[in-house]
Amino acid sequence: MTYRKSKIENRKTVVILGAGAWGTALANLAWVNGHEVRLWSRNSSQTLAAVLQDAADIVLSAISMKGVRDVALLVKSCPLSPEIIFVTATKGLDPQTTYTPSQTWQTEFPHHSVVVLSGPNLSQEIEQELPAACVVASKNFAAAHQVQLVFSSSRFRVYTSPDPIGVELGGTVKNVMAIAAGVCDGLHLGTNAKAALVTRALTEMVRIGQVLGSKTETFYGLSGLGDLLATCNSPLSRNYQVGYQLASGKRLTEILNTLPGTAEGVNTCRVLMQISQQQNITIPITEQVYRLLESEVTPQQALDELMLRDMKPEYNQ
Ligand SMILES: NC(=O)C1=CN([C@@H]2O[C@H](COP(=O)(O)OP(=O)(O)OC[C@H]3O[C@@H](n4cnc5c(N)ncnc54)[C@H](O)[C@@H]3O)[C@@H](O)[C@H]2O)C=CC1
Ligand SMILES: O=C(CO)COP(=O)(O)O
Repeated sequence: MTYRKSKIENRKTVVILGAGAWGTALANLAWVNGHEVRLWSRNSSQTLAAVLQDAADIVLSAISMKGVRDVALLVKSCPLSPEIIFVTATKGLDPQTTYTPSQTWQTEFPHHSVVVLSGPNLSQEIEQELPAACVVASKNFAAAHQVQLVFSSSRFRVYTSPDPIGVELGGTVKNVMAIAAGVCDGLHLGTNAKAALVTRALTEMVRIGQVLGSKTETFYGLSGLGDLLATCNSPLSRNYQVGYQLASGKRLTEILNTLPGTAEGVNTCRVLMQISQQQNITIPITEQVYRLLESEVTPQQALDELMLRDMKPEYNQ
């Protein structure tokens, strides 16, 4: 009931960039709350400038990582209200700059608030109106709270966070771990192996996050552990599907040609390898996923490499 009241009193104009699975699901969430929603994609008949005119309040990007920088530059070329809040829902890393999507948006729009939206949110379940929760994170609490009000409902619970990079890295790095989890299940390695993999995956995510300036506790929340659990355990996840099919011996190109939508973990894995070399971060699971994607190892060899690493205490590199 509270949400209905706020919708009537505080109706926002929300422009969603990207009409794929996630952009469409988010558009529906804002629309059922009574907001004006304009959905734009590169295939739209309307120009972006026309969609952005008349003072949009929120511009949310659910573009795949490979299109984020181009679309941000296109938005920059349009007349914009200085009050617009940018929200990014992309889970990826830019291969040229190694920036997260929010860093890319903030670089292009330094005077606007940027909010990250992330969590365990398989779009097909959201479209079926099943309950879910997510986090909206920003250095500007007021901006995050506005986005929280726009998307919150009895079937979508939205929390705020002051750690945008941590929230974003959780959603981004777990895609690589979901590929590993798909391999684990595809090889029928059992519940013990899966529990070990997901637990060590979280350790690896925390380690990456600490070097890149995130708060450790963020990784134990919805956008970290939550999204890791959802994606590593669901055949709905495209990243999990990539791993599962790799385990059956299929080649990556063949898998990607038939995959429904984007598996960001493939690109993210390559960018994380760059970052780990520059920053000297130990990322054994990511490294084995990378070698598997590059056909340098078989799934069985990747498993052996992980199992036979140097012996060490649990809470150490
Ligand atoms: N589908 C899901 O369950 C969820 C997806 N995400 C993230 O949201 C992002 C989008 O995912 P989906 O909607 O599932 O993917 P999708 O493949 O269904 O849609 C991608 C959208 O990006 C646009 N796009 C792709 N390349 C582009 C380019 N070069 N220039 C301009 N536009 C381009 C496409 O036209 C399309 O509108 C990904 O980063 C994904 O990790 C996040 C949470 C849930
Ligand atoms: O990020 C997601 C769920 O939170 C979607 O996962 P996939 O991109 O692997 O389908």
